[in-house]
Amino acid sequence: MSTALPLALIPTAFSSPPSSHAIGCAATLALYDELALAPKPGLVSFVDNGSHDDMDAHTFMRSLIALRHYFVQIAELGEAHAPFKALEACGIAAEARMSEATGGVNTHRGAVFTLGLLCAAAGAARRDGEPARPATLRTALRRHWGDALQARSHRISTLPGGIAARRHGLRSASQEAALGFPVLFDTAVPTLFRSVRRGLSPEQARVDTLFAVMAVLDDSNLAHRGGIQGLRNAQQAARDFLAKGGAAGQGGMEAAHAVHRDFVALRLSPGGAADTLAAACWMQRICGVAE
Ligand SMILES: CC(C)(COP(=O)(O)OP(=O)(O)OC[C@H]1O[C@@H](n2cnc3c(N)ncnc32)[C@H](O[C@H]2O[C@H](COP(=O)(O)OP(=O)(O)OP(=O)(O)O)[C@@H](O)[C@H]2O)[C@@H]1O)[C@@H](O)C(=O)NCCC(=O)NCCS
Ligand SMILES: Nc1ncnc2[nH]cnc12
Repeated sequence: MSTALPLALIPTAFSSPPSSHAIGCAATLALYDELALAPKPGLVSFVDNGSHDDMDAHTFMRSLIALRHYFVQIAELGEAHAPFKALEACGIAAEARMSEATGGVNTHRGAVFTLGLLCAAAGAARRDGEPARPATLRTALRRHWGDALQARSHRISTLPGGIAARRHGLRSASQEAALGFPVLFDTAVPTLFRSVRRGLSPEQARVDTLFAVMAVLDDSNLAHRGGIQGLRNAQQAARDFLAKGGAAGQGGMEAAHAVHRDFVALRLSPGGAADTLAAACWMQRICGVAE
């Protein structure tokens, strides 16, 4: 059975700034875009559980359904130019709903943070009368919550103890946000939009986007499971895949399957890259791909 959504459910670019409801719905659909994609190295899809024993596609479906109101709510907070503390409280409550829906499994913690902030930025841009474009959304995020994100990232980076990112001097999700999501805006979105414009299928375009992100993101999940060497090997595997022509190259999809099998054998899972792909799919739904 096809896992693609019926066309009628897929909004394309909006001619006027999208409502908070449309912004939030696009986030839920973008999480589905990511889940439905296969192959994805080590990640859960409708085909298999990748490197995971504690979750499958049903767990992800329960999670994204539990989160659907959250994305609308945080877009509304953005539209009201709410302070960062209100976004944070909304995100923490959403994490709790996710946990309840999945029986305590961490499916979308990163997406709650990254996509939540992006929905807030889109809500703020609407209020500011700006069109939904990647650059205007990035500017809105920085203008309204950039200082708070930087202060928060600084606070987290100076905490004692040793999460993977701090131990290895890697850029965490919080730092990505404080910098205005450089991997999303400078790598993921340009790769996805360029691939679609080149005429790649949605599947090929998303596979290439995921690998382009894996090649450069300091994914804390890879570092957590495989150590710094696991992260670096995964980045190299992604670069090799792209250098050989990516998904649309000869044997491209089979090569992506082979990387998936390698990651499963090593129990590696690029969860941060998966979230970044979902964020790029959301951007395509909100902004379209026209220049
Ligand atoms: C802000 C927090 C979410 C934490 O942020 P922090 O910066 O401290 O932590 P990170 O570890 O860097 O990232 C947190 C999650 O974000 C994803 N991620 C990883 N690396 C990056 C990156 N470089 N850039 C962007 N995003 C990144 C990732 O989430 C995905 O993977 C999760 C699944 O992982 P998995 O390994 O399978 O499962 P685990 O249970 O974790 O491990 P195992 O035991 O199985 O091995 C899944 O969640 C994906 O989404 C990182 O996990 C947080 O501290 C916070 O404050 N939350 C409150 C909400 C809030 O403040 N919101 C603000 C307004 S929205
Ligand atoms: N499809 C997926 N599989 C595993 N971890 C993820 N984190 C976000 N999406 C994921």
